[in-house]
Amino acid sequence: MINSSILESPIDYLKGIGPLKGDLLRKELNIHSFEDLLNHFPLRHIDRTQVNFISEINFNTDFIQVKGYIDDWQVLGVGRAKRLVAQLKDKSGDLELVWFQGANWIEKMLERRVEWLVYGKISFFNSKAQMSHPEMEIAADINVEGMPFLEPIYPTTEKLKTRGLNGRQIGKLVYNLLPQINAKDLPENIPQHLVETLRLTPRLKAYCDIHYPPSQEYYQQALRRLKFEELFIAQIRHNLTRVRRNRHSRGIRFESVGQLFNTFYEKYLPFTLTGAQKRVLKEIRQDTARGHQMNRLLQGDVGSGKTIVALLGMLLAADNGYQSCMMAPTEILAQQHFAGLSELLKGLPVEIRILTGSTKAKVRRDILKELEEGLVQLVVGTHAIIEEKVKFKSLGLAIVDEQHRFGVAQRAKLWSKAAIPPHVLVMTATPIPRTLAMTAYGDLDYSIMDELPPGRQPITTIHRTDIHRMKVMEFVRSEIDKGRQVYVIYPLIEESEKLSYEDLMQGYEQVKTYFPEHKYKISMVHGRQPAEQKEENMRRFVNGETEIMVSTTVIEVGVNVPNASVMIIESSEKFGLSQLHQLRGRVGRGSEKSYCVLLTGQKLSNDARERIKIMCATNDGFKIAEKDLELRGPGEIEGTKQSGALNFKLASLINDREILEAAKLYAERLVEDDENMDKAENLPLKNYLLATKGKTAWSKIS
Ligand SMILES: Nc1ncnc2c1ncn2[C@@H]1O[C@H](COP(=O)(O)OP(=O)(O)OP(=O)(O)O)[C@@H](O)[C@H]1O
Repeated sequence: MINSSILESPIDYLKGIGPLKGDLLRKELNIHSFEDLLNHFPLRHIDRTQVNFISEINFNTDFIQVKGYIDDWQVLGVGRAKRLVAQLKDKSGDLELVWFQGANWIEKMLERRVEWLVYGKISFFNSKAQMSHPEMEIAADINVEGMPFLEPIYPTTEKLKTRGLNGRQIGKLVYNLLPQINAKDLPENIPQHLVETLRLTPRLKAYCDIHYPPSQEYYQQALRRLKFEELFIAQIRHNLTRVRRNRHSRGIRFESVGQLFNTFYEKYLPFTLTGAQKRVLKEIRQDTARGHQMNRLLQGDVGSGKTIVALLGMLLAADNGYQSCMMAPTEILAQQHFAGLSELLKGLPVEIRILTGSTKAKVRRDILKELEEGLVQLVVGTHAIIEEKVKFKSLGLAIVDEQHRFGVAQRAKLWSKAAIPPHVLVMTATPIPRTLAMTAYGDLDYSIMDELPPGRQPITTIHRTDIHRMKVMEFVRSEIDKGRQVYVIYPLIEESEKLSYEDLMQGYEQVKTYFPEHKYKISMVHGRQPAEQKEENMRRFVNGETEIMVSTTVIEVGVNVPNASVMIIESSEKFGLSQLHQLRGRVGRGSEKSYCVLLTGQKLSNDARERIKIMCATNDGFKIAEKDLELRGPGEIEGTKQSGALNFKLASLINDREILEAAKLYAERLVEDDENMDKAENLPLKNYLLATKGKTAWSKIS
């Protein structure tokens, strides 16, 4: 919010809006005040000097403006197919205009023998050019002399259009508002030296130019400035939170590396750590020795070996007399971590337990007691760990596997489990693009593991359509005959659990026809099974008792069966990129050559084709994440959906990376240099942050 009186005025007070329109603006566009209107940015600008003749329309141009008469129109179709079709004529030719919604009121609005100025996008229907839902103005109403030639067009709704607030008319409201605003209302909030170094348009001017720019260039400059401001302020907030926490929070100090860590490292570590694992371990070591709370996000590509890093972290805690917990998103994963960690810890005097929703009451009681008395150093589990009843004697480190399914609020619950907040290490196995991580998790310190353990062979990924299933199954058989194991995955059909289940069952029957039961053993796992059955099936596959795992995506994250070398993904066109990558990551975890077969139907959408192409081209999770972001946009990336941190009004995390990088760099420097913003040059920013209090960690602390 901008701290200023005129901007806080209710929208009804603006010339041209009465209580009726005011109500509509509030309801339809969430515009309550002058300030909200000012922050309602145009979608685009029409160059009013550019009017095309119909015969000269270049169909490749995005938006065009034409002028002409409408003498003829008809309402066609009924119900949802109802549409209004009108013929716009100028002296060079005619163009069809179509409205699918609001046919009735458009019809009322249309007038013969009046010259219309029509603006919109050309599309083709049955090879015929048409313009649907154009912006319409009576040409004579537009006084070209007095008005700016770049006219803004605003987002609006059908309902507003019917009440005289189309995209252009909203522009007139803004036009009335702008002259009433002065520099006091919109004080500069970026330090002057940055405004100069980066040649940013000053704030007030940027607001004027984004709405009514004197030229396209001014508009671009205004846009750049406001995008920078948006990202810069967000980065300042993140940095303040992080720096304040790193400098001022009280944290447990893990003074030394002790016997448990050293013995494990020297005697039991089954392999040499990769460079990336060593680096991250060092970061954790440094973070936990400072006496401030660690909040670190560890992004590792699938199979990069995060578990061992987590374990070494937990041993470090145990060496210093602290307990640790490790939380997984699903029961299966918790079980698997527990089994894996117990195996690794066999020779060491470390007590480890598992706590999940299905832990029996008596066992649970015992575990809770042991945790409270400090008899157990390590507990692995699901969300069950953060339940209120669970108390620790001295929780020092909390590891959260798969941040994507574990929100900030739940992280906060963990903190409340100890007098001094425990160190938190969040591990994600689905890489998030750097730009997203920077914005969504900018308050966390950030480590990357982009190196796979040595000896891994790249997974070969191929795409086959259904008709080649037979051949694919023959290949599967040859791999099983070599002693390998195989996954066959079916998609979860979101709309219906029942459909997913039927799909899977059909698949299971089909797999059985290729691999008869007397010769091959099959495990099946799906969401509808009771937990015990699920685990039993999982266990048999993990132990190599079954050769084939037929499953829905419950298998997606973290499952580790190094002997599995083939991943068949059925209907793979239904999966998103990061999910495909996760699934593929279930193979290629041993030293055998592994394969991933993406089965699809014959017909693929362009997007699906693109996804399959990328999967076949690269194994690099970070590259795939970037592509995913490009294809789906930030809002859709799993786990970040609810994160308001990604909802920027102007900036795009895909197209404005350079601005984001700059915002990050300068925000980091500024906070590093003047955390309390006492320097005169930072006062405008400080004032702005204080005026927008509640949104910044800084203002809470100050
Ligand atoms: N430095 C290493 N050298 C050789 N093998 C390793 C190394 N680090 C881990 N591994 C092995 O690699 C496999 C994958 O490790 P881990 O399960 O920790 O991966 P992850 O990062 O959790 O992957 P995912 O997120 O896909 O589950 C395991 O079998 C583990 O024993």
